Amino acid sequence: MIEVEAFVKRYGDFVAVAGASFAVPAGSVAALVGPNGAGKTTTIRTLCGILRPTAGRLSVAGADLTSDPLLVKQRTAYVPDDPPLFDTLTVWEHLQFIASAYRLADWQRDGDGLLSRFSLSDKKNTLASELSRGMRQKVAIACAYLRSPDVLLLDEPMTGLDPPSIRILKDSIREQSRRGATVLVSSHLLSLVDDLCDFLVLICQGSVLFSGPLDEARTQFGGASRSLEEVFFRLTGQAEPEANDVTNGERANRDD
Ligand SMILES: Nc1ncnc2c1ncn2[C@@H]1O[C@H](COP(=O)(O)OP(=O)(O)OP(=O)(O)O)[C@@H](O)[C@H]1O
Repeated sequence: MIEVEAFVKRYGDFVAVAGASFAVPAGSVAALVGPNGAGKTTTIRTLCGILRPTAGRLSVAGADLTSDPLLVKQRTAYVPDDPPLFDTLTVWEHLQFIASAYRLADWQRDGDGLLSRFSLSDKKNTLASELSRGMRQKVAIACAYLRSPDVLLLDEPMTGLDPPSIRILKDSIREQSRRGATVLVSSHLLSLVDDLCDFLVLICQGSVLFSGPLDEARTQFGGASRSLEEVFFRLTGQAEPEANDVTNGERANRDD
């Protein structure tokens, strides 16, 4: 479970998040969606304890972020959009490092299973500096899964992944949720998020425009298509350029 109440984050005078409140139920796969600069990364980095909130109450997996930040870090795994791997460690050494840092026992079989799942077995002894962008992303995700955290915070996790890897990631996220983890995924790939997530938090300019079950958002704001894309455009008030162009084009043709 993730609970955010009246969360404010300022960078100097600039207000990046302006009193956001939402609650993600335990076991959900929630999408954190919004335009560029909406405050998604700021929110995720605050939830995992990297950034300090300016004000508000944030609680992750039953632990209060202000009074119990260590517990939050123990129960939460965060995968940033550009995973900072150690260039001089191999793929397997990354798993070893995580296992040792979090005192995991008998993790080797799970580690091998994760490498196989993410098509990384042949890169087991390869240095991180010699991995492709997508492979680095998959190593970071494997490291996060190895810990079986209560809460997974994934910032643009599909970035750099090929279609088979995206499918594997989506299936694996659903499995994490089935075992009881709460997953918060930030992504601009709305169609992918649409068929993966059951809960939506939509933010714009640091304010929450909607939080609740995705189905509810579809019913209220999804129009005939019931798509997340439609929900996004309606709630953020942003125009849908291509759709407008087509409409104008069709109208122009008809007028001819
Ligand atoms: N370290 C910082 N110092 C000052 N302003 C910042 C800092 N980090 C982020 N911001 C500002 O805070 C706002 C929210 O940024 P954030 O990265 O959280 O947005 P986002 O929703 O993740 O955007 P994107 O979709 O483009 O990744 C932006 O206006 C950004 O310029």
